[in-house]
Amino acid sequence: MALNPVLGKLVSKRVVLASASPRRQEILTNVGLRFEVVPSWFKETLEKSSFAAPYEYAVETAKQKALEVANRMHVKHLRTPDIVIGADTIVSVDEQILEKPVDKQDAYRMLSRLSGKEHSVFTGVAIIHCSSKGNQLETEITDFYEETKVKFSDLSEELLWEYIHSGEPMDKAGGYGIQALGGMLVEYVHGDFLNVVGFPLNHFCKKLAELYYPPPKHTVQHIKHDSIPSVDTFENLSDGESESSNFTEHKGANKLDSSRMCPSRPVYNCENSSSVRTGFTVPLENQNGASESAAKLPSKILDLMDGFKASKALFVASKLKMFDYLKTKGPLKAVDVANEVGTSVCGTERLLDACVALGLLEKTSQGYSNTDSANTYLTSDGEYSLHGYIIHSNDHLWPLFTNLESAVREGSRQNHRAFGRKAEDLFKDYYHSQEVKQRFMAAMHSIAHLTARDVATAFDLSQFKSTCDLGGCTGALAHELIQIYPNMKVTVFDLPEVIANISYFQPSEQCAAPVTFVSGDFFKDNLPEADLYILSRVLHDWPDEKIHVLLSKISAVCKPGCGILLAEMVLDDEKKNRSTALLQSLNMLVQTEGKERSGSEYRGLLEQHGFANVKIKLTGNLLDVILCIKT
Ligand SMILES: Cc1cn([C@@H]2O[C@H](COP(=O)(O)OP(=O)(O)OP(=O)(O)O)[C@@H](O)[C@H]2O)c(=O)[nH]c1=O
Repeated sequence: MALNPVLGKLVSKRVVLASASPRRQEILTNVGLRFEVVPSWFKETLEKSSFAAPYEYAVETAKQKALEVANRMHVKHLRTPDIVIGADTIVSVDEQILEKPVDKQDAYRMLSRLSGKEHSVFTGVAIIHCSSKGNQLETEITDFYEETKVKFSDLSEELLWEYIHSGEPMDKAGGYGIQALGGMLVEYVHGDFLNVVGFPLNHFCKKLAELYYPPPKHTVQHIKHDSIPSVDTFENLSDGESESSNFTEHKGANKLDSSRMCPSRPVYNCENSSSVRTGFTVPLENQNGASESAAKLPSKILDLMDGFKASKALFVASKLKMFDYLKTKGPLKAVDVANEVGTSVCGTERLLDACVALGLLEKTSQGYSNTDSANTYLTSDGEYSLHGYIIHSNDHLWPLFTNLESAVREGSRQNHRAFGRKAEDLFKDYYHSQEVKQRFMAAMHSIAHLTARDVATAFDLSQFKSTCDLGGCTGALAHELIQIYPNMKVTVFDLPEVIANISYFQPSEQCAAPVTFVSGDFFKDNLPEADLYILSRVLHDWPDEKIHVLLSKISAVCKPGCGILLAEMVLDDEKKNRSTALLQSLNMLVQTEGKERSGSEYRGLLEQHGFANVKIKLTGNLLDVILCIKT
């Protein structure tokens, strides 16, 4: 579609929206942007009087929200996003800034101030491009604001209180929602409506256009005085992935105008935007004939069509242990890698080049070497090695996924087609041979280790003196729990075939207290006593009927005040936004009778078994966390 090539530039990037506002999520989802939501923990407590103008406050708050998420993801989740978007909406009337009301009385104060008057709604937006250099997070910040003027009619006391009692004002700046009941209070709107709702989409697209399609060299002078390029419909923009239009450093390009290079706080001049870019220069060439003709390329679809080739290239390079060789011996030429691995030189060279283009390897005149993330995640001994999961994906999930069409037609698992064996039970299937069992355990261990810290710290669990991780496999989460809660007694309960094979996965360093491993089948055997039962990636394996059996067993042994902690990929209630989780649900279709579920679905299952106070935390990592307490 001609309107969105500028958003197409973000298709291959890991985009994070640092906002809990459902309106922002909806505005960006509606235009096809794919992003992950990681709400910011930044407290909106900047000193308002230190800002010369209200919009400065909104821009700075938006920037701090986004920076907090970028830093947290980089440091805590070890996942550096490509782009983090933060926003902050405020209402300004009589030089005063109104944010979200704290209670009904506060909402009343705000709305009566707005009654019969014109006010301004400012949304500050920060777009942060992130990269990781030698484990340091580098950021390039672009920020701007948008102002919309809104006039309210005279509001009677009765109308005011009726509106307040509707509950709508409470999570909205200025205490109203123009998109819903609050629209009835509005006499006129001058400016961008979506800016009032929470996100200035038009200005955002213009800003992206400015970043990704800077003007040709001869117009740079002009841009100094007019920050918004004349691309209102974005129709002249290329959707192609030409080097010159990427957000990357280009030698010899023009430095940004110094008035837009901001110190710690942005400098506000005549235009309502600014940029801070460390080591970033604007590319020169672009919008030549080639890129314009590429404007019609549906890059999102093309990327999806290529997805399986990229996955397989990663799987094969991992299976051949190329990342392991390059870690210990790199840089190596293709011929040396081929000799080490025992593969053809021509095939190896093509695979290595593809891995370079996919950002997994680096290539210099000395040869190929691992990127930092290849060392951390792709080598079999990397700190957060995903090697086990990659091999499982190649050997087990790939054959199952080739039968996805049958799975969709029949609505059931495809193990018989993929492996020529009718499996009666998911785990009997995995544990029928030592090789498959170890591969599966290594896969589960990789994911558990990568997510353990975020799962263990999503909630304060110090009130629970003892914990039992049901289906806790190698104990990766259990060990993390003991690190964080040294006084906690932690038991892992899993099938005897699993417990017999855990020794390989135990950490070499001594834990504060040992994890106890108990073997048994949680559907059949008595459960160990505990204050908190953990089910990490367990419920998604099973249909509702089996989940009810398990939850009623836990409920029967759980005393009031004790709890259940679930770690799962939680789908959004509408099941349309979280593509990783939705694809994982297809993954469950091809191999289990289970599925991924939404927060409300998990809440419903838990509440039926006497668990209340259900809290859901989206961690930004692969697993989200749900905590509930037995009443
Ligand atoms: C005026 C107006 C505001 N809003 C909402 O008000 C919140 C502002 O608060 P914020 O601090 O900018 O955002 P948040 O909701 O706290 O989310 P976060 O980005 O995580 O800080 C945002 O939600 C907006 O949509 C509406 O939905 N409609 C309107 O007419």
